[in-house]
Amino acid sequence: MIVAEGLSRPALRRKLRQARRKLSPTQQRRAALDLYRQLAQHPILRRARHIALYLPNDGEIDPRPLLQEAQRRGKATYLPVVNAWPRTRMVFQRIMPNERLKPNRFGIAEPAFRPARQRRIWTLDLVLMPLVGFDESGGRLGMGGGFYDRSLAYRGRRKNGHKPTLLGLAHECQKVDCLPLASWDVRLQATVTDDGWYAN
Ligand SMILES: Nc1nc2c(c(=O)[nH]1)N(C=O)[C@@H](CNc1ccc(C(=O)N[C@@H](CCC(=O)O)C(=O)O)cc1)CN2
Ligand SMILES: Nc1ncnc2c1ncn2[C@@H]1O[C@H](COP(=O)(O)OP(=O)(O)OP(=O)(O)O)[C@@H](O)[C@H]1O
Repeated sequence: MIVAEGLSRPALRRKLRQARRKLSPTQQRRAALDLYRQLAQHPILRRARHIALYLPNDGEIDPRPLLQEAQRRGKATYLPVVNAWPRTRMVFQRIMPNERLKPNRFGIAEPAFRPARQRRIWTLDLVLMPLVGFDESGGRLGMGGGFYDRSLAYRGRRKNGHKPTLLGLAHECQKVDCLPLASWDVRLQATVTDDGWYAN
């Protein structure tokens, strides 16, 4: 486990991103399958009809096996798409099996912007969130763009009981003893790793 004390947010981010980038392709493949096993049969996933995921970047744990399974079960699946303007916003857009993607300005694959396929985040059932670091009380450290935090700002400081369910996805090596929380940070219901669940 990474100890956060004494590290600034940028230093902590650097250290955690390095740790996940060091995982070999074999370790990444195994982690993706272990994550799949943690989640595929879980009621949270079985009950959700509109599910947002992401495509892996920078050593993030790979949720594509879950994406394919969700599509196989006939669920509507969504990816984050960063806006050209304003540059601080992102939307969630439905993704069809085998849809053509192209890299956004961060180099992350995205579908072409199509408003008719977009859905407001509060109408989704489940958002599986990428993260750089997490702690055992629902704390999340992201890439630093504030994209997820801004999208979820409507939740205010309420903890649970509102749509969508927020689950972080991570490698075990992204666990931090305790993350400093900013006022805008949104708490996760749980983080799921290749090794298990950390429920808040
Ligand atoms: N897979 C995935 N998709 C996602 C996110 C994510 O964290 N993971 N995001 C969650 O917010 C949004 C993108 N957020 C990002 C925020 C900052 C950087 C970033 O700083 N990247 C490089 C610089 C890249 C460049 O500008 O060329 C860096 O780290 O130096 C990347 C993505 C939307 N899509
Ligand atoms: N609700 C919000 N309203 C306005 N600005 C916000 C909000 N949430 C975050 N921000 C801005 O975004 C910046 C990045 O925030 P932070 O470092 O918490 O992002 P992150 O959680 O790491 O990234 P992400 O959510 O994209 O994965 C902050 O400096 C903050 O100014």
